[in-house]
Amino acid sequence: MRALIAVDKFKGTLTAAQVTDHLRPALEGAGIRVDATPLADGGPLFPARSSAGGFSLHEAPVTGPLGGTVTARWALRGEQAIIEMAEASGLALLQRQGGSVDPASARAATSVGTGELIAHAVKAGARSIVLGLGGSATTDGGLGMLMGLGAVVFDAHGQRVDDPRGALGRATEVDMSGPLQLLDGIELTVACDVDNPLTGERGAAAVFGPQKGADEQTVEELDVQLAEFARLLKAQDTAGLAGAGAAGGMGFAALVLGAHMESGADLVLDLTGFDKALAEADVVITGEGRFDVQTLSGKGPAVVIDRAHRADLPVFVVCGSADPDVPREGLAGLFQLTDKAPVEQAMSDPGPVLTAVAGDLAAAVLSCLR
Ligand SMILES: Nc1ncnc2c1ncn2[C@@H]1O[C@H](COP(=O)(O)OP(=O)(O)O)[C@@H](O)[C@H]1O
Ligand SMILES: O=C(O)[C@@H](CO)OP(=O)(O)O
Repeated sequence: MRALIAVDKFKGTLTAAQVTDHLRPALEGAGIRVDATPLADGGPLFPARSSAGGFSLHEAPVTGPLGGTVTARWALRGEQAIIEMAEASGLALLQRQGGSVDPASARAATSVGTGELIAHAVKAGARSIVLGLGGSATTDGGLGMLMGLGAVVFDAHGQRVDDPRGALGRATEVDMSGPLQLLDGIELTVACDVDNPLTGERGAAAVFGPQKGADEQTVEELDVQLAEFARLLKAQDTAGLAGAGAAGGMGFAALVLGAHMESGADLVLDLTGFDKALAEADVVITGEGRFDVQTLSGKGPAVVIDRAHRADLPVFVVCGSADPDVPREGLAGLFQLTDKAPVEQAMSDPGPVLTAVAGDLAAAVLSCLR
């Protein structure tokens, strides 16, 4: 009897690996063999998790979101590279560097390091590049990334803009020949799980700007700059596409470079050989911190549930808490920490609560497979 665990983190309380580690003993104690596979949606740590699929991890020095040098990890398997924009231009990275998250940093933060990282992978021999978006510090429309790939930017006075910080507000002309030449013949795939357009009410600045420090006025300014940038590149149609607003508009810049967009969750499962592990499993366990409507809109656990169903396998969900309105048909069972303990306790000391849930889960798995 084999169970395949593919859980996401319980944000703020347990990493995916910790959730797996708490579930494993009870299942193994009940005589169930446990396999575990990483689950991510293109967000932070995407390359590290993808090392499960035979990738080797590499590091490169690149420019951080507010300048300086940061060490970014990336992964390579043959000629395929995995790059995580948050490794070079992430919000967590900015905070780790001691940067404050405020309107000034929301305007200045640049994705140039991500472009440098892509250029680095190309020089190392990558011919196919998967770029994971999300967790970014930036709202620069991916202009920094383009500069990191060799784009040349000019301001209204015809002066060259060399500093990528805040370049979006100064750019009136962008020479794209550098990036287009560098990426000629290279397949670029964007792993992305948000479907926001570049601008407007659901755009990069309005929806994700505040978490990067933007106040109301900064959101408005950035939104205008992003719209202007799309006009500059004669790519207004591209700006309206789903995912163009991911990672501060890096989705847009990637699309302009000819990238195709895929679901991050699907991509990670493919890269890590999920279907092979599924073929050997009798039951699947997935979950995340909050099982809600967002989960079902293409996030990692939803993709796992879908694939398990297609393979005709029972699937259990383990979560911190679940939205009672989310449909549960088709699930073999749903276990929430808040069924075992008050939410405060489940959040402040989740380990023992999850261990108790694991006991119930193991019993349910056994009876489901009998
Ligand atoms: N140990 C826990 N017990 C109960 N609820 C939790 C626990 N850990 C996380 N959560 C809930 O999950 C939420 C985070 O949702 P999650 O699905 O992990 O991330 P996201 O949806 O942002 O990817 C938290 O705000 C909290 O409501
Ligand atoms: O980086 C961002 O702007 C957003 C959307 O892509 O990421 P997250 O969903 O991780 O906040």
